[in-house]
Amino acid sequence: MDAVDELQQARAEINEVDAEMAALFERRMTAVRQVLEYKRAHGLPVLDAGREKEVLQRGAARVSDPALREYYTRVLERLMEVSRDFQSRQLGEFTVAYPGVEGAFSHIAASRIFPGKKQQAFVTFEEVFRAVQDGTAAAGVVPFENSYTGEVGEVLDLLWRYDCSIVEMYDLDIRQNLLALPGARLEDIRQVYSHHQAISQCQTWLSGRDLEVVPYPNTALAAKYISECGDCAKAAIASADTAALYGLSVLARDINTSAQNVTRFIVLSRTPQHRGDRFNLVFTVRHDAGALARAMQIIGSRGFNLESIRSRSMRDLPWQYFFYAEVVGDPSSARAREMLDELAAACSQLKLLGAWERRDAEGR
Ligand SMILES: C=C(O[C@@H]1C=C(C(=O)O)C=C[C@H]1O)C(=O)O
Repeated sequence: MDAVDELQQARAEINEVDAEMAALFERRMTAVRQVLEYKRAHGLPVLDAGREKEVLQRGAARVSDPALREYYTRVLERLMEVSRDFQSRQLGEFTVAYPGVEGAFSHIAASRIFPGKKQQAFVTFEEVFRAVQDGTAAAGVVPFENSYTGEVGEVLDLLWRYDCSIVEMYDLDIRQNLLALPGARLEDIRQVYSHHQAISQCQTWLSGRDLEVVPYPNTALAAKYISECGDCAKAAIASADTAALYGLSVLARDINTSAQNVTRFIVLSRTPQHRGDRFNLVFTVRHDAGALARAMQIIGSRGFNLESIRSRSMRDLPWQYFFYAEVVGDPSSARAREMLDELAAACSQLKLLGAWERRDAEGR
């Protein structure tokens, strides 16, 4: 048998296997549909991490060739992701993941970007990324930078490590207010609870008033505490949305010193958006003289305006850095694709993080 015959025979075998797998896939999805009906009837979530672990372990043990085991595990992982996607869509479920607690600024941003959608809180930024990557959530909303306190470095690091795409950026005006129990009067307040950043943003308003300031893990928890403590001499500094959530009244509005306090949030999705008028990249360059300048030159010489560039250290590689760049333009244009190809050749690693249309908080 010559080489061409061998190729044809192998491909014929693949076709046969694929045909069998298509039939098996349909059979599997019929069973998935039954599982979904049970979950719908009992109000259970789509993801069952314990069950998935079991499926992976059993699956890996069935593969006799140890070199192939890891690849089969990946097939199963992808298969279950598809199955979860299918179930979520059938349920019409669109869950938005955000970090922190109900009433925190991330929750406020998530509710404004996705009004009426189911919101789910996660403790850490990383859990939000994981939820988006594994399909537990259709979207994630995390803070990216604050006009007052700067970038949220951990989120940049996670963008480098996780397979999540940026599909939108949203600017939220951060306004701090003094919240207290309904009926409480400003002159009765003795203690003020809030996150240290919110406290420092309101320093001018606080100074000269005879108030004891009590730091709290975050503004929403401070508001929650005030709503539960029953003490009219206590107040919290938080947003007006948080007041509504915890049934508090606003005793003093907009007490932050700087009127310009904006937090930019990013919306994460597993499905990249290919078009937009902005896009962002992360990349690493070789340790050569002028390597970073060359990368920037490639972006600039193709007519793309670099709106921002930052460097971050790679956590697991001391003294190695990656760069984050925000570029004006449509990444799907021919000009952008040429620029990206050239850039990829000049960088050690390059990743397009996402594309989005610029709009401000009033844009929705
Ligand atoms: C089908 C189910 O839903 C999800 C998908 C799984 C699968 O496709 O095997 C396993 C666990 C769940 O996360 C299930 O719960 O069994």
